Amino acid sequence: MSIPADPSLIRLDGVTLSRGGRVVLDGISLDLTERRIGLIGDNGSGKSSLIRLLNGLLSPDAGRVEVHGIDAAKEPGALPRKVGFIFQNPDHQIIFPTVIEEIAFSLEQAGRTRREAAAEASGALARHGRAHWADRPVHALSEGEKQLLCIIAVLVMEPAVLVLDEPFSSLDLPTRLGLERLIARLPQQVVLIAHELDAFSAYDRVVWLKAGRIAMDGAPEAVIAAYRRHGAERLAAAEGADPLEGAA
Ligand SMILES: Nc1ncnc2c1ncn2[C@@H]1O[C@H](COP(=O)(O)OP(=O)(O)OP(=O)(O)O)[C@@H](O)[C@H]1O
Repeated sequence: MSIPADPSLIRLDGVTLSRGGRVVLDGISLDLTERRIGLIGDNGSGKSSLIRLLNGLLSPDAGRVEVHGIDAAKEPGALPRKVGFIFQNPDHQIIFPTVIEEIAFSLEQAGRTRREAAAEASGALARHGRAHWADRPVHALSEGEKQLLCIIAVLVMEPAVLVLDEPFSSLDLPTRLGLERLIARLPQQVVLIAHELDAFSAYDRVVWLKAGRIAMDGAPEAVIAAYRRHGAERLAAAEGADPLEGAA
């Protein structure tokens, strides 16, 4: 008997991935049904690689990836519509010179006429209180404004899942808090990578990746407390290994 696909589940089953000849994800199994999921871990622990599996930017060497009923191996082309992706650097995402063109592009790709796409894009800007941005050159936007544009451009495609790869890293505190508030209100399932650990306080679940494996997975307070201890221990070990320490 085949088990029907679960429309609200992100499942990684025994996923292994190598990049540059090194194993960067090592037998990861996760069932993610919560609405707000955080992904934390040291630099190079595999976080970005993992979320790139969710929208088909990367494919596993072994194991299965399933997102809201789509088997990544069988229908890789269906994933980008299901999973919106926000990159750390908006300049890696934005390709058009004006705001309205950037938002309308994916709508046209999805079959709308130019006029329909422009009308929908204008509506999306208005819903976010940014109707006045329509003809603004993208290069005239601040980093935070560019990040918001990327989110609006992804949301017009109505993805079921939004994955965000360190979207706050170049934002000042008020801009970051505004973006966090916007993300909190979205109906989508959200998977967020961030090094700003307080961003996860209202999340349902946090997964800590360590060297391509799951170090801990559970409620944000417990996982983040353990991760902070790990950070302090790493720092202490690094300072203890400092040959200059105590030399004076
Ligand atoms: N394009 C690539 N080619 C080869 N190896 C890569 C590539 N991108 C990442 N890697 C390697 O994969 C490993 C995991 O990287 P990944 O970007 O997934 O980690 P991360 O946890 O997101 O790190 P960070 O917090 O620094 O963004 C690292 O060892 C990295 O060097």
